Amino acid sequence: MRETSKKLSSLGLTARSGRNPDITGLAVDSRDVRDGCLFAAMPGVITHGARFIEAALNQGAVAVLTDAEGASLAADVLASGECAVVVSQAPREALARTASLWFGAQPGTMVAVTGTNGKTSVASFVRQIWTLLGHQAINLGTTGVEGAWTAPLAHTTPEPITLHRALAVAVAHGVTHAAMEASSHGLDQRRLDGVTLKAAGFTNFTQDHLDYHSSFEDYFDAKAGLFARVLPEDAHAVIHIEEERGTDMAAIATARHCPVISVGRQIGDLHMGQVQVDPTGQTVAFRYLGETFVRRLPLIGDFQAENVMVAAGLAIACGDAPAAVFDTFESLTTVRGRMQLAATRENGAAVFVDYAHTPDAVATALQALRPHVLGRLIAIIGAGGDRDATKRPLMGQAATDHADLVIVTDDNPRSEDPATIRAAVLLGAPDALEVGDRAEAILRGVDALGPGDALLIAGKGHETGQIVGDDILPFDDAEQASVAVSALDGRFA
Ligand SMILES: CC(=O)N[C@H]1[C@@H](OP(=O)(O)OP(=O)(O)OC[C@H]2O[C@@H](n3ccc(=O)[nH]c3=O)[C@H](O)[C@@H]2O)O[C@H](CO)[C@@H](O)[C@@H]1O[C@H](C)C(=O)N[C@@H](C)C(=O)N[C@H](CCC(=O)O)C(=O)O
Ligand SMILES: Nc1ncnc2c1ncn2[C@@H]1O[C@H](COP(=O)(O)OP(=O)(O)OP(=O)(O)O)[C@@H](O)[C@H]1O
Ligand SMILES: N[C@H](CCC[C@H](N)C(=O)O)C(=O)O
Ligand SMILES: [Mg+2]
Repeated sequence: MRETSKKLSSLGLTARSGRNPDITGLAVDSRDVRDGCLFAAMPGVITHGARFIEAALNQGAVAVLTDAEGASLAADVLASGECAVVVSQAPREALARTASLWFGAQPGTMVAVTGTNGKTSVASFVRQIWTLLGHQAINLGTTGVEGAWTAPLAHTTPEPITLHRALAVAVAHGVTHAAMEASSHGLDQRRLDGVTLKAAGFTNFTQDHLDYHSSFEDYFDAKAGLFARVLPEDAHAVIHIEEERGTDMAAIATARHCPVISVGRQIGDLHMGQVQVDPTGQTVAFRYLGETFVRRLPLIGDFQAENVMVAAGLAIACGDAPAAVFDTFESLTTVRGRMQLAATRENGAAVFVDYAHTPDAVATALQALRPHVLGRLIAIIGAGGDRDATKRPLMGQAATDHADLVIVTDDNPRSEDPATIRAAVLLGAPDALEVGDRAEAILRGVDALGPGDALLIAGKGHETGQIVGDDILPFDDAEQASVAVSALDGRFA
């Protein structure tokens, strides 16, 4: 996409010197600054971006957006007055709005979904529903940009410059509808404050990310920002009302005059009646405002049906006819790495790959599989390094509570000692088998499968690499599952 030049003032920014230079690009990292750029020097978790203002100026920055702390930190460097300095009390919001104005285009129909678990699933289901209804649609999040236009993304909710560049390119490719994930980091850092939403969704609220957020309340407040701040007044909120904090979230939306479509298992504008489970899916009597729609979902797990309801609520909130939305259900496909049937042994035992990486997700995924399993349910779990350490024993406990055999292995150790992470998981799963090497753990898990058994490989879902230190080693759970099944069932000549 060609980035032309724009006056600083046309990006909604006023320099304290009154300077109004032509801006030829935006950068949030000094290393990305080019001649004529505006450098956004943001207060970070590790350091303050203002420490890199000198480097940015040396690389040709003509304007700096920062906060009072940043301006004071870089006072000496900025003293010459040659650079336009914008000091904002809310620099991250300012960056989000500036990025939105700079790139200038976003799909006319956009929704965002937040919640501890289920964001990728809901965003994908919304995109699938829209596509089946004939819209040019994408979803953006953990699995990148998918749908009518595709691109990789490094974050679940990208920082505003990356986000708005992606949205503008999508529009240039004819995309009219976009469903995005709003992570708690993304909301806290105001990454999506420049997006104009038609509706927003909430799936659930359980433990994760307590390494970043100082408390559960702080984590909730970050998520609530979607309804308290980002969602425009009068735009729809689709809320899983039966989940923890669902009613609080609905009250926040209602206080801002956002109409609420409530979703639930047993109550809500959209909820589930009778459910009939089959080996590869479920037939559900969905109830929407007094009408019943009996539809088969080719998806395993109550939680997937709940995610589909949130997705349907979002599509309805954006104007599609409810009956047409329900008619798409039978064509929905599972999201890669979410309850994905990765391999089947000759004796019929199934191997599923799932992205459960929180205590609630591990419990939910195992409980969802249970009705489909006649024999034993085996779980392979691990926890990521440099992430919430308090969730590790709770993940072990959840696996112990809901599986018959647990194997504890490595996830993405990142900078941490993998044995220390496993030890923390094992605190909650003292009877588990410990197998550090993930490929060997999968082989052992597959080997243990008898007729009627099932194996859940949790934690890495769609990921295709294992992050060890600064390296990303190729690793794909679904592929390893197939390799293990082939090796054990003698399909290798
Ligand atoms: C904790 C966190 O979210 N950090 C993100 C945040 O970094 P930060 O602002 O705290 O960075 P910092 O290191 O303190 O540096 C401060 C500033 O100096 C700048 N800088 C730094 C070095 C340099 O040479 N020049 C320079 O300009 C940085 O760009 C930054 O703006 O802003 C950066 C730029 O936008 C992000 O890359 C970075 O993501 C880090 C890498 C990360 O791992 N984030 C994860 C935890 C994350 O965001 N995950 C969520 C949730 C996933 C989920 O749903 O579970 C996601 O949405 O992906
Ligand atoms: N509605 C739900 N309730 C509980 N657990 C869920 C729900 N939806 C998904 N999960 C579990 O969470 C895992 C991750 O799902 P998904 O990727 O959709 O969540 P996410 O919120 O996007 O996660 P992330 O925080 O990594 O972006 C799934 O593999 C499943 O185990
Ligand atoms: N978006 C989540 C994904 C976690 C996936 C798990 N495999 C891990 O590495 O912890 C995070 O960054 O916390
Ligand atoms: Mg996600």
